[in-house]
Amino acid sequence: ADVDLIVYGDYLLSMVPGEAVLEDAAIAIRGDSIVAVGARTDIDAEYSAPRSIPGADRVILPGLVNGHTHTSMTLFRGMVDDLDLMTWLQQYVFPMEGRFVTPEFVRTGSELACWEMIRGGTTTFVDMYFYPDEIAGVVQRCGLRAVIGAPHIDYPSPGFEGWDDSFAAARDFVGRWQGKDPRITPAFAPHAPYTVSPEHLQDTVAAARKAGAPITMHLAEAPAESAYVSEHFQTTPIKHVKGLGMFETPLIGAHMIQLDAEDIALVAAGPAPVGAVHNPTSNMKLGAGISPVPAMLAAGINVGLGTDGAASNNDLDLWEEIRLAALLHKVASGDPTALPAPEALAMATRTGAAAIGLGEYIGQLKPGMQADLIQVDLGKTRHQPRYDIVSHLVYVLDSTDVQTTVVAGQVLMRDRQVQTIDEAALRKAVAKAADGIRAALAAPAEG
Ligand SMILES: CSC[C@H]1O[C@@H](n2cnc3c(O)ncnc32)[C@H](O)[C@@H]1O
Ligand SMILES: [Zn+2]
Repeated sequence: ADVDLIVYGDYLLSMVPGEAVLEDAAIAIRGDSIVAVGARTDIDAEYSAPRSIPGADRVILPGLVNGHTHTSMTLFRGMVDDLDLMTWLQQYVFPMEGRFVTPEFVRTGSELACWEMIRGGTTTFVDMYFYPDEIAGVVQRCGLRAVIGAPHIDYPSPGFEGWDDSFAAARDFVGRWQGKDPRITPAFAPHAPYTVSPEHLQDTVAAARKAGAPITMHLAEAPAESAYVSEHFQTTPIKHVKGLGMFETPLIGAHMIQLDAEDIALVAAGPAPVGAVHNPTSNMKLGAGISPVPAMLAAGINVGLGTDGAASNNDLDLWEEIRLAALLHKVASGDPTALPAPEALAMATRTGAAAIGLGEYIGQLKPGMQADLIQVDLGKTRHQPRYDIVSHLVYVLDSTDVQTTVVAGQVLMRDRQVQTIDEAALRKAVAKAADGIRAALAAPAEG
C-alpha cells in the first residue's frame, strides 16, 4: 500500500504499555497519522513511500510533551536569576512584562521557543501567555502542536486593564480557535489562586464547561501561595479550587507542589481528568519545593513534565527535565528506586500526553495515532556501550542528539535542520527585542 513517509530506526520505543523496544524497525505514515509500526522487513514488504528517513544508530520514539511553558518568555531568558517565586514575579517579571510585552514581542519570543523545542524533540506544548492569537499563528507556521491557554487575571496585564477585559478576550480566543486547526487546542488560563478571585475562578469553570475547553493554571506552586490561600480562605490551594468546581472540568495543573495526602486523593478523585505537570528545574531554581510526584503517580494521577518559561529555567530542554525528575525524587525520598527511568520517560510522552488531555492522539506510537515522533542518534562515542536504550534516553541523551522531529506527519526537522523557521530572520528579530530589554536592565531607574 502507498503511504507518504516511512521512518526507520535501529530501535523503536512505542511507549505502549507492555511493548518491548523493537529492533530494526520502521513506521509507516499516511497524512497526519500512523498506519503501521513494525519490523523493517514487514513494513518494507507491505508499504512503499515517496519519502523515507534512514535509521542507522537511531531510536524512534514519540515526540516529547512540554506540559507547561510560557513560550514568549524566551526573550526574558537570564534577565534575573536566583530569586524566590514571588520576588521574581512581582518585582521583576510583572513590571518588565508591563513594559515590553506586545504582539511583536510574543511573536518573536514564541518563535524562538518553537525553534528550540523542535531542535530538542518537543512536538507538543501547553502555553499560557499574553496575545495568544500570535502564539497560535507561530504554531501554525512552524508546525508544532499546542494547547494554548488564553490568560486572565484580576490585575492589569499586557493588553488588559483587569479581569473583565482579559476574561472576555479569553472567551473570544477559545471561540475563535475551537475546531479551527487540529493541531491547536484553545484553553482557558486563569493565572493562579492568588491572582484570581474565587468568584472569577468559578466564572472560568462555567465558561470552560460551556465551551468544552480545558483549563490550565498555576496551582499549589510555592509556600507563599499556600500561606495566601490559608490566610484568605482557611484551606489549602487544592481544596480551595476543588470547592470552586475546578475538578469538574478537565484541568491541567502546573507545578502541583504543595499537596498533602488528602489533596492528592482529591485530585485523583476528579471527577474530571485533572493532570499535574511537574517542572523540576523551575521549582528548584525558584526554591518553590518538591512536588510529590511518586505519590501522585501511585494515586493514579497523570503526571507530565514541563519546563515553565525560559525566564525561570533557563531553557526549554525536556531531556533535562526528564533526567532531573528521575534524580530529584531519589534525593527527596532517599530511595534510589523512586521514579525509575521508564516512568520518567513516560512522563514526557504517554503520561504527559494524558495529563494534558491528548492521550488518545499522541504520546504513543501505534496505528491510528497522530504521527508525532522523533529520531534520536545513539551513534556517538558518548553513547557507547549500549545495554539499555531507556537508560541512555533518560541518563545520557541531550537535546543535540535529536535528529528528526515530525508532527502530524510533517517533517519539522531533518538532520538537525529546522525546516519551518528561518533561523537568520529569527536571530535578527530576537536581537532587536533584546536590545530594548538590555537597555532597561542597564538603566532600571529610567523605567
Ligand atoms: C497569566 S499566565 C502568564 C503569567 O504567568 C507568569 N509566570 C511565569 N512563570 C510563572 C510561575 O512559575 N508561577 C506563576 N506565574 C508565572 C508569567 O510571567 C506571566 O505573567
Ligand atoms: Zn508557569
